[in-house]
Amino acid sequence: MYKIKVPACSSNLGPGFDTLGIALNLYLTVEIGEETDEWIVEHNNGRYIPTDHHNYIVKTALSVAPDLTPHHIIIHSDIPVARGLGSSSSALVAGIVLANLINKMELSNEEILKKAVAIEGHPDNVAPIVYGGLISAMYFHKREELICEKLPTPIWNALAFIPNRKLSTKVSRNALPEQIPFWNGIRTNSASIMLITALYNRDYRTAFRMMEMDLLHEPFRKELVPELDQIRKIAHTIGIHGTYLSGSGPTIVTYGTREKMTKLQSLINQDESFNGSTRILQVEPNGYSVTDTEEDDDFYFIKDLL
Ligand SMILES: Nc1ncnc2c1ncn2[C@@H]1O[C@H](COP(=O)(O)OP(=O)(O)O)[C@@H](O)[C@H]1O
Ligand SMILES: N[C@@H](CCOP(=O)(O)O)C(=O)O
Repeated sequence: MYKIKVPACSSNLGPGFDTLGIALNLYLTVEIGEETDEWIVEHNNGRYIPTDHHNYIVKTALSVAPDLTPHHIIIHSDIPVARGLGSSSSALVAGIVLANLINKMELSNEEILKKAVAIEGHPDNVAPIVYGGLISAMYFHKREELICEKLPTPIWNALAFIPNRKLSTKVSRNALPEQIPFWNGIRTNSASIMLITALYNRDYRTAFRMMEMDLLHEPFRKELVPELDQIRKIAHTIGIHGTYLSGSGPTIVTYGTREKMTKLQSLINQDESFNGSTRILQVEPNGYSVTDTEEDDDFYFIKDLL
């Protein structure tokens, strides 16, 4: 029996809209059970996620391999749904890997990623799920070309504030404007270049400041997630920078040392105006993995291939 394990992803990191993403240590797992007449999906994601062939993971697998034999699969996910932590991307990658395994398609990671991006549309939250760590990725739809670069994996702690409400990526993208002022484009462009340069130089002080300088998407999504400014403000009072809207929200992520994240966590937890939960997370350096549970040994583990 095989088990697929896929990490969560937090994308954008402020000005890296639709380009930058980082894998975090929350996971979705899919255990592949016996062959069945119809797809049977057991999961812990609540009653709105289908338990048959309508399940997104199965639908994705069937879109990659339409002749796939139905199986009994057991899904367990710690990645909250529609919160901006890449639950749909993790399900998408899991679905492609499921098809790859059952039909022995021998898809490479690059092929898995390309298929995922062609379905998902933006590469920033699928590339880290395939390769792990911090990734910068760009996709040219017309010629189906994908460019992907792995940055040095930072050893940060992350504090995630996860609101008790969902925000679908579609709704959050609908809040974005058709155009933005030219100077706001320049400011965001400068911030994203500075962010990448600082990440390479491991100048995290500068990198964290740059994460708060986006003018492309956050200003338009703030109305949907007022907690972004509130958490930034609280973090600044204790000298913490590096807070941004995770993916399309509503989760808010801040980076720093464990000590600082614990301090910020207790301030947020004490504040009764926040309706949500906090989690301290770490960066996951590896992408998805597949284990043969009968052998209880990794037979196929994806390392940094970039
Ligand atoms: N474990 C899962 N199994 C099946 N479908 C899932 C799972 N997790 C997420 N999804 C699908 O992804 C949708 C949420 O996607 P999206 O709005 O992009 O939010 P997120 O930011 O969490 O990716 C869900 O409504 C569901 O259709
Ligand atoms: N770059 C996208 C990322 C969406 O990520 P998700 O985890 O919210 O699905 C965006 O900002 O819309």
